[in-house]
Amino acid sequence: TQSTRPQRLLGAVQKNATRGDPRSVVKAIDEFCRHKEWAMNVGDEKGCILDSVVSELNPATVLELGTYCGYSTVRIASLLPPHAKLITLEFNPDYAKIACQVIAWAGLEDKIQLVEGSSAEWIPKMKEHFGVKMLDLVFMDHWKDDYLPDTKLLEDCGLLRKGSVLLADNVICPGSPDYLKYVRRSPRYKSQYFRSHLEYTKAEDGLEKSVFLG
Ligand SMILES: O=C(NC/C=C/[C@H]1OC[C@H](O)[C@@H]1O)c1cc([N+](=O)[O-])cc(O)c1O
Ligand SMILES: [Mg+2]
Repeated sequence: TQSTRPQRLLGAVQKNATRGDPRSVVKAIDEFCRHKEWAMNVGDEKGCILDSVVSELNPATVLELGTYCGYSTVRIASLLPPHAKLITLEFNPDYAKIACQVIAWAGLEDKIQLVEGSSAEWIPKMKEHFGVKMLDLVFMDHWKDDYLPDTKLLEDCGLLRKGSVLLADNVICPGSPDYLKYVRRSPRYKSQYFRSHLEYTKAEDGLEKSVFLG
């Protein structure tokens, strides 16, 4: 039977990356996506912006919405301090199965909790189910139409504190116009656009960093 693109991406990691070495996993995926098959990872260019936001924030609790194959999951977790935790939500079971193996290859299982399900179902359970008090960073990379409703849900569930950061991928391509308008107009956020390119292409895209003001 035919393999899927995520399965071929995992194969490239297992062939070219060193077990327990997150940077080699990131590099193997970028090489595969640049030279073999495009895939919707945040990629190396936007990934550097992601790295700088994570390093500057030094977050204790991170929520990622949209795991896909675990590229940004590994990228973020490799920069977290010792006792920090990253919870990543993925709706698609096939993607979740691949991401789990990519995370294991990077040796980051202890820092990452991969949850299969929808953000609408799991965001309200963050506190009681994961013992999460507040989120220091939310990386949004799931369905673009869900960025805005999920942001409102995060607010309503009391998961954001003064200084919490929302970092959204693809605000230009594929785009999330309603989300962008909301965070840029709302007095409750200080928003900043980091211009870049759609992963592995020359098309414009960027990350929007929005600090919750409480
Ligand atoms: O849809 C995108 N991401 C959302 C992923 C959605 C899928 O993963 C979660 C859910 O199971 C769905 O099947 C996306 C799309 C492009 N793109 O160029 O089409 C580029 C990106 O960086 C993206 O994150
Ligand atoms: Mg994306």
